[in-house]
Amino acid sequence: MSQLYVFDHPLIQHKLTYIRDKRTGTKEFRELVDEVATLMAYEITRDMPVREVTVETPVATAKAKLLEGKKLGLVPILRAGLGMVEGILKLIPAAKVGHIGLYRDPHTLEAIEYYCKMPSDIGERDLIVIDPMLATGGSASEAITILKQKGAKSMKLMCLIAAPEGVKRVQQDHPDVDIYVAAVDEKLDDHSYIIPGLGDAGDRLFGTK
Ligand SMILES: O=P(O)(O)OC[C@H]1O[C@H](OP(=O)(O)OP(=O)(O)O)[C@H](O)[C@@H]1O
Ligand SMILES: O=c1cc[nH]c(=O)[nH]1
Ligand SMILES: [Mg+2]
Repeated sequence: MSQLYVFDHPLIQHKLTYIRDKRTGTKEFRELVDEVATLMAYEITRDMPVREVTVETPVATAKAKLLEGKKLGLVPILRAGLGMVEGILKLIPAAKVGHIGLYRDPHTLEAIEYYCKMPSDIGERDLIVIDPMLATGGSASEAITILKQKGAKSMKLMCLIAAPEGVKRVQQDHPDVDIYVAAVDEKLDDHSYIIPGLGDAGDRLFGTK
């Protein structure tokens, strides 16, 4: 069974409150999502492997640590996942970025693929799949399935807000993929929007409503 991690850091929770607020406009929404993505990247990289080195300070030799330099990849699920990419790259600028385009059919709720472009070596990379919203889990689960078909072996899923239904779906379909979120909300509504959630993440990021 995959693990669910909820980042309850006060800074993340504070910013998430403004992200949820319907009075927050597009510019501020985008900035806040970017900032929370950076904070979540800091938490999600906590288990990155390091190696011991020595370094000469001006006064002595110090035992120190450097990152092992493991290959990383970010995979935003278009569109809304794009809003979190730059914020993560601020902390891990060497990560390659693959894009997967999925939209949720409003009637069937099925995730429909319309684009996919991955780094050629995704099998050697630790991937972070990014999407602000995990609602039914259909989009994230389908994205992970597609990535596995393309050779991905190591993945984490990072979302801002999840519904319990989405967590359950991803854990069932992909017990090898841990899930990292800033909040688990109450439920889905009749249109499978997250309650209380933040509305439509893509529309709020890009001003399309
Ligand atoms: O868990 P699910 O039930 O699949 O719902 C979540 C998906 O819905 C939203 O995308 P949307 O289809 O609105 O596309 P967009 O990002 O282009 O707005 C969201 O960004 C997720 O990808
Ligand atoms: O609440 C939701 C559910 C799916 N997609 C969104 O953007 N918001
Ligand atoms: Mg949308």
